[in-house]
Amino acid sequence: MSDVIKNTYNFELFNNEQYVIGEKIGEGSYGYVYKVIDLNSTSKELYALKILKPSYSKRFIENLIKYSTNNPENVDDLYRSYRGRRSILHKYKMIYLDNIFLPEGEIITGYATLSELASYGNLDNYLKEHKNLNYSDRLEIVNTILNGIQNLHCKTICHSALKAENILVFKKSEQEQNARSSRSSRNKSNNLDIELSLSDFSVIPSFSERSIISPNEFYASYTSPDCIKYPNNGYSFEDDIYSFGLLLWQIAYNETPFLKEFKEINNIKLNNVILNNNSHAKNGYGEDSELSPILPIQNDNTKEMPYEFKKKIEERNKEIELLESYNKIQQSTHYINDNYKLNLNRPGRVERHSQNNELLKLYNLIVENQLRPEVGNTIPSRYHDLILNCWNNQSKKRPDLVKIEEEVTKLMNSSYKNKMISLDYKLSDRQSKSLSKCLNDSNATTYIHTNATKKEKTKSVWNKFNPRNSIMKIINKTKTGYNHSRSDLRKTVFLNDDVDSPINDPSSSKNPLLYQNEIEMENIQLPEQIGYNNIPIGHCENDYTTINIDSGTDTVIIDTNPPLTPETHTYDTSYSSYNDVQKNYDANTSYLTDTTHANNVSYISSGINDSIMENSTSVTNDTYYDNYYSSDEHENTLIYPDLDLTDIEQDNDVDSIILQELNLRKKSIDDDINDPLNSKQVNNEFNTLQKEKDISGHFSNATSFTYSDKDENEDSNISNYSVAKNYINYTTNKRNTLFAFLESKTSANTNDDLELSSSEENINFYDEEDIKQLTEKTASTNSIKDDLKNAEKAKGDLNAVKNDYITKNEYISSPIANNNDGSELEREMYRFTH
Ligand SMILES: Nc1ncnc2c1ncn2[C@@H]1O[C@H](COP(=O)(O)OP(=O)(O)OP(=O)(O)O)[C@@H](O)[C@H]1O
Repeated sequence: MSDVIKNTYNFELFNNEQYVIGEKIGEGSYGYVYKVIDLNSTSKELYALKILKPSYSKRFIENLIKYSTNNPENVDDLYRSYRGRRSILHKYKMIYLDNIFLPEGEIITGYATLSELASYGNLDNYLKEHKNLNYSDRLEIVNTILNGIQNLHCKTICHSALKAENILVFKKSEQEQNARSSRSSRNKSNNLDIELSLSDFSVIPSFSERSIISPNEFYASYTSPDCIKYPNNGYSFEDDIYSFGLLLWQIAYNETPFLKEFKEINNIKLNNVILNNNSHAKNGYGEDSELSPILPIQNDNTKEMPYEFKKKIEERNKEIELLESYNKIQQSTHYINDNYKLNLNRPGRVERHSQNNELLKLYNLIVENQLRPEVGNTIPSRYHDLILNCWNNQSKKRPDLVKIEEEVTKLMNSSYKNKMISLDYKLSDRQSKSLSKCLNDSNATTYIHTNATKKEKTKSVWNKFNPRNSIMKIINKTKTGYNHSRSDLRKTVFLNDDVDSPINDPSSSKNPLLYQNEIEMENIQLPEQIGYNNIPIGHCENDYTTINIDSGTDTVIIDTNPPLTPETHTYDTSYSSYNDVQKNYDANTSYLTDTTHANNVSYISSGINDSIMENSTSVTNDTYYDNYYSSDEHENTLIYPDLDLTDIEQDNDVDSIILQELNLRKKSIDDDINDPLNSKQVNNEFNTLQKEKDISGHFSNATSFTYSDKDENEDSNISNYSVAKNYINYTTNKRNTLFAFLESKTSANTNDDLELSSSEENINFYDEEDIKQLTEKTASTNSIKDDLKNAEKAKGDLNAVKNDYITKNEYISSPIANNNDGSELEREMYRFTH
């Protein structure tokens, strides 16, 4: 740091009086990061000061200016400010240090950046230190990073250095946390007290430049194969997506991508050296050394080393640097090109990287062998597929941000595991009876269409075609002779007496394995899911329709009832637990035996709320049905506090006391309920809720799941459909997780390294019957076996590559040792390293 750099750009001067420089907290390719205290601030705020290495600071600033010329607004927005609300893109201010003392005693003059201090450091560290993050926390992290990338790409900026080290982790401010705890949040875990910021974007224009700045940087392995192959081409959006794929993997597995592979390559090298020189094994640092005998070694690795060894490493690193400066690296360049077929079109880059053969080998495996970190079956299949798609070798095949967002949203909406599983699910007695009927009594005469044999038949045949997805169907059920003209699902299925007959019309385009009253998913135009916060509620009723989910068969039953007329009066005596109000109500109303009647399920959600308000008319406004609803009935509204109430919170109509109440309730339920369909557990809760009329009254107008009686309005069905869609997502994901779990069980023995991620801890979500069924199903497919075979094959292939590598390179296990025209220094080096 001895070069004196002038403040050519007139950056603000670092105020020695105001800021005190503290310990060094990080080191990157561009500079050294120090903690700084702002003495002028009342709370003695902490900042991070990144002092740019003189050799690269000019380049760093040039890159900034490049952006500045292109779009000054961007720079201002992205780089110049570090105060104010924390953003998903890390902001910093350029400053100039004029003869400033560092804690090490050095005096420094040059450029630096000043930014808010990330108290948890970077995401790489954070993930390693927080291995027990639950699934929804992880999804939240994924989503935040995705938002950051979207933010950049919108400004037509590629991040270009996306890696966990460049994602800073801040502790959420108290203010934020308070705000958060005062609202219920479905998607967000209460444990996650962090905020993320993407840093270091767009300062590296191309891989060749990066390789000049940080030739040994292992973390460059987040770089896409295209960038490695064509290092001068610059970064593209697709390259960011590739890195995002690796981040997805890292977030799922808590490990730095390729670290294992990198170590493995290092070990080969190590073994190789041992083969050639037994004495090398006695390096005093144990057999399981992670160190390469020829690599310059990062300080981090030396932390726990015996002092002697540390010193040797430092000396050796210095000598390697010297070697580089002697430009004696030609031979290893040759060696690399020959053996690794690295298609590098810039010799400079090869030279710079060639001192790190292991890294080059890794790059080659990434490019040529499409090597990627191992993805086990312990993660949900949708997540699994997203990783694979993002890091697809062909950039054009990677999903774009819109698609990724879609997938992440689906994942988030379906993260019923852990937090989201604890839906504050409340059912009235009647509703829960209806639900358990639906779930448990498949032969009940009132649910003819869920007749077990027929279901099984349909399912078993259809399973053969598409085992994972196709058994999801909607059974649309109406009463015989009911001729209502509403244009809902029933318009395609008008049921007569032969409701049970399979579709036998050969000209029908429908799946012949379905019965007439069953509709294939594909044939149902479900409107787009509204908002992020829809929630699968398991069971839902209104005056016409009962939607039940049959978790055993992954079937959504939309059960439509005729309007009640005196002729159809049928009292259902099975409901014995009505309260007095309901009994009175019974005297004036009728029930059909096959379904409970007219209990509204409400749910509060920032996204769906509007749509419900727009598309539905509260039952109380409905004159036609006034006879069938008592006011108490209407209070029989279910509330789902386990939702993001952010928007509602801002609504003055909603009392904050109620919100608090909901949160309390949520918390108490969080603790005991694992199964959202377990109505027994929630009944008590609901009873309590019922008494609190003001709560249900408060929300019912805005959020009742209802629609007007005589409308011909298609829109009114949106609410129905979105609920149905939620059900479908819910069951799909539930099943996928089960599959993942079962697969992980099967494959766990074969690979100890596989982490049994959150799916294992969620197993109590499922009842034994579920597990039994799925175990059988899984056992009957060969997919796991195939997976295992493939894994074995891949392992074999890797071994072959390894062996090939060892054989080919035995005679040149160390490029330095085999440097024929080696200088005195090199011979010294060889003696030293062996
Ligand atoms: N604001 C900050 N708060 C806390 N730690 C920080 C901050 N900025 C950087 N660090 C730490 O210092 C490390 C190196 O910083 P940074 O990544 O910005 O350097 P760099 O020279 O740009 O490196 P690279 O080019 O490898 O990304 C980070 O990984 C992080 O651990």
